[in-house]
Amino acid sequence: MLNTATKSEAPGTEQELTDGFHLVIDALKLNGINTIYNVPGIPITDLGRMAQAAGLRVISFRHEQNAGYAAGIAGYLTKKPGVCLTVSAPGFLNGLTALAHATTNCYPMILVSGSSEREIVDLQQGDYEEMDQLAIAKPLCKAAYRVLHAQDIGVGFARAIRAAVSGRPGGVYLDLPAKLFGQVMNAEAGQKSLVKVIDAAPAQIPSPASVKRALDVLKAAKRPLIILGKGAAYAQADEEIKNFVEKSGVPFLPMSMAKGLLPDTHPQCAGAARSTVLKDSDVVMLIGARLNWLLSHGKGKSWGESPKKFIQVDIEPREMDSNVEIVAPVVGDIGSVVSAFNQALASGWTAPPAEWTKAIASKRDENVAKMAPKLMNNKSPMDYHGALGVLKNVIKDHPEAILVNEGANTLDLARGVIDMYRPRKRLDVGTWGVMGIGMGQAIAAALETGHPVLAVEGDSAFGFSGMEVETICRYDLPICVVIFNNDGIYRGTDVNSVNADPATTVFVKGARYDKMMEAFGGVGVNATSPDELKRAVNEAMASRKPTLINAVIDPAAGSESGRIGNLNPQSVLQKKK
Ligand SMILES: CC(C)(COP(=O)(O)OP(=O)(O)OC[C@H]1O[C@@H](n2cnc3c(N)ncnc32)[C@H](O)[C@@H]1OP(=O)(O)O)[C@@H](O)C(=O)NCCC(=O)NCCSC(=O)C(=O)O
Repeated sequence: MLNTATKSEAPGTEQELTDGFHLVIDALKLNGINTIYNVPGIPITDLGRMAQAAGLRVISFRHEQNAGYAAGIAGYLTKKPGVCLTVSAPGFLNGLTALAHATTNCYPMILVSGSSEREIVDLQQGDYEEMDQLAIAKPLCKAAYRVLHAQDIGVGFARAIRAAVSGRPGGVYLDLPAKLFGQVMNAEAGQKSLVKVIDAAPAQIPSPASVKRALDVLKAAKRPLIILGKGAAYAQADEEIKNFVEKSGVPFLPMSMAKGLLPDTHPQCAGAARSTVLKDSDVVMLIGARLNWLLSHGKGKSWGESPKKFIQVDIEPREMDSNVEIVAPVVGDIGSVVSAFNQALASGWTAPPAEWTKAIASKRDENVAKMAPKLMNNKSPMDYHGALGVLKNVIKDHPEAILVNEGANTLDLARGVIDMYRPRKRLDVGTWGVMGIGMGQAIAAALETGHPVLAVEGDSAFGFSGMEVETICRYDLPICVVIFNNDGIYRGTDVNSVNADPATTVFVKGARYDKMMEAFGGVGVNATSPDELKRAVNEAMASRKPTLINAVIDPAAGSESGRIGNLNPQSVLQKKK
């Protein structure tokens, strides 16, 4: 049906008309994009209203950064670009961190921002929210486009969609000057100008020679290891990956957001023997994982003395050799590559030596056994392990739930403690270690999947997106936020010995974050012991009501942001002293 904006008035020449607003909406709908993550304001307020009236889901946030993080993670979960809509200059800038985050993390996302008039901006005549947004966005995303004419809206969105999802996915910026929305054109011509993007992310089949080379190297290994990254989770090739890992018998190490691709409790999972497998492996196959800081760039102490051979599976050819030599690069989309691996394995494969798999199992069992008693402590105020022991069981009982996780200690410890059982259920700070993703990601996860969300947040991390609890309540989302409140960043015990100002890393002592949720009609709980925490989280999971639990953690618990790859910030500081 034509999305008719108005009819022309000239007698005898009556024709159906459309305009920029309607063409933007039609372009999105035509391409199956049904949700917009938005903060209203000039010049896009009416676009949001009209999109909602036209049947799109328009979710209004309190800050563009959170809307952007929501759009990015929606892209990750659905393989369709998540759309974030913002006002010009300040709103656009607020959305940019999320756009850059999406690009770094390879999430398909489109930041659509209204902008000021080109004629005035280019002459720098001081327009309302004047800014050359396209130029600013360009270095922070995969592609950036501006649409000046209504008849180009279709092509503009087609280019943005294709750029966001094809090859290595990422963020795209689309600049829509205010004047565009009011441009009127013939409705039929308008519809004809729209573009339905066919096969937006074409399969990229690996060359048979690269597949053979990779499997030959893996087969010859004495101590092989597969590392699964969030690229593997994004691929939604879950069965193929599971079959490959199981048929090959090779131990696997999941990166943080790849946890659950195969259950963390799987007998081949080496997550709890991380140091051992990095150090002692002789061949490492990376599937959708990059050798960046999270893997200490593939060299140095964490990787031990024994020489390594790396096999890498990635859709982006330039990823190969970016940090160390890749002896067997396999370029292709992960589904196609792993399916080719499986076909090759069908003609015969020998499992890795039992000596290797047994050594890993024994290290894993040792680490798990060491941790177990810590998770059962019932101290009040809680320590991290006591509280996380409770949440570990919640996810075990609700494997369909999505875990959102950010913080310093809260992130580092939850990653190890909470086992994941299904793919794409753990959403965290990703490759940049960025704080503030919490509420945006939780909201998008609840909306896009319909599953309950457990957001485990450090008190500092939560502060970056805390106002969105109002959004959670407004849309009545099944989100339970647990704030690990130890009164500060890392710890709540630092003291400033120079003057009366608080130390730089501490917050108000005994803060009650649960009251924030109550202010907007949600359920707020103050939990001072693991038992209280358990009761409150279980109630939230059962009721699906917006809930915020202020989990009171001992202010002395926690340490300075632990190991970041090879870098320990604390030891750097100590060396400087
Ligand atoms: C790069 C890393 C993956 C490396 O972490 P590591 O500590 O080396 O590894 P892991 O966390 O995976 O595991 C730690 C240890 O726990 C073991 N382990 C893992 N799982 C388990 C279970 N289930 N049971 C028992 N033991 C376990 C694992 O084998 C390791 O022990 P061993 O095998 O014995 O070694 C991580 O540092 C990371 O993701 N960092 C990102 C942090 C981040 O983004 N922070 C945001 C900064 S916050 C901020 O802004 C700021 O602080 O500033």
